[in-house]
Amino acid sequence: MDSAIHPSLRTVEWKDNSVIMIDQTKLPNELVYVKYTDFKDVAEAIRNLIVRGAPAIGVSGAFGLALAALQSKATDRDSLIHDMEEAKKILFETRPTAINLAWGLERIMNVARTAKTVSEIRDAVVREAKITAEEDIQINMRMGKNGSTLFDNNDTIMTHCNAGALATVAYGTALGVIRATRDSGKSIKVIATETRPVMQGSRLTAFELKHDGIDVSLIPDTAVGYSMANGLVSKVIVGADRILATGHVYNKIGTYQVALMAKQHGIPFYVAAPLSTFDMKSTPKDVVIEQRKSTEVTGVAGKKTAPDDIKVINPAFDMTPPELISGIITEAGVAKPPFEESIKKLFAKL
Ligand SMILES: CSC[C@H]1O[C@H](OP(=O)(O)O)[C@H](O)[C@@H]1O
Repeated sequence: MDSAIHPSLRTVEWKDNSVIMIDQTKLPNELVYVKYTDFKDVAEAIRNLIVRGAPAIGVSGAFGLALAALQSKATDRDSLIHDMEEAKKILFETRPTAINLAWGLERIMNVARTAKTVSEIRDAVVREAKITAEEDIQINMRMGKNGSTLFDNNDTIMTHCNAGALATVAYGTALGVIRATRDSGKSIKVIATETRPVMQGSRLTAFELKHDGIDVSLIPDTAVGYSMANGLVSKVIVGADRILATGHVYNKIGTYQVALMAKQHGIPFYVAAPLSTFDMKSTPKDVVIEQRKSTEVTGVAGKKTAPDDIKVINPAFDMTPPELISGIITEAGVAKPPFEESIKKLFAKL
């Protein structure tokens, strides 16, 4: 029996000056809500993947910084701004690759800097953090609609990791496109990779799609090539944690392998992400790939599966180059190669 908590609920929200999250470290039938009143606990929740997924951690960072403003003992504007800058550093260093976290934090700081008094700052940052959450849902719905035009009746769509409702405030990015495609009346199936080592695919994506009544099959990450070589996959869609102006996409580890395999088999490979995931300034050498703890690889569900003291390489993300990508779906439209021009055009629409 899956949890009474389900993906059409909000993954993260503000309630009574607290941040409420679905604890995504649990299995589907164990999902629980957690409540935070201290921004440092929000930071640890982001670091430990209680909340995960680029848009969701962006909104969580915004909520965390709003909490810090309420917690500060400052009695004047400049001291409160200083306390918020210190809190921003703690929240920012939790996960370096997903640019949405930096975006969410800076958006709150910008609002705080324009306010004149302590109480105005506090009111303004809570209001702005709530707006980022509401906007995320609307953006996902628009993105879903834009992306659904790329998928056809009877498609079998592979996805990797979880870019669903649980990776955003609600509805999802890649899974939002899948939901919108299904809701447009097309009959589709999904193949979800389990996504080792943290298993966002089996624990979260399979759970979300099964809950929504979408035909989903779960495969080990090692069966991506087999699935494509045997004609089981017609298209691929994934989310993203950072996209450069050149179309270089940073996403969950293993995405690059899926994209390479798709290219080999002539299968269209799409990325779905809000404009807040784009980093128009950095080049690939600037991007920090988050390295995570070895215990994620040396065991499963608390049971050791590797020898003691074994060396581990555990990057959380990899980079997929633009030449492997068929299109990037956003709320402003779909960017197609050559991406430098088409991505610029998306931003020009704003
Ligand atoms: C729309 S979610 C984007 C992205 O975030 C996930 O990473 P994590 O679960 O480590 O936060 C994954 O890369 C998703 O594709």
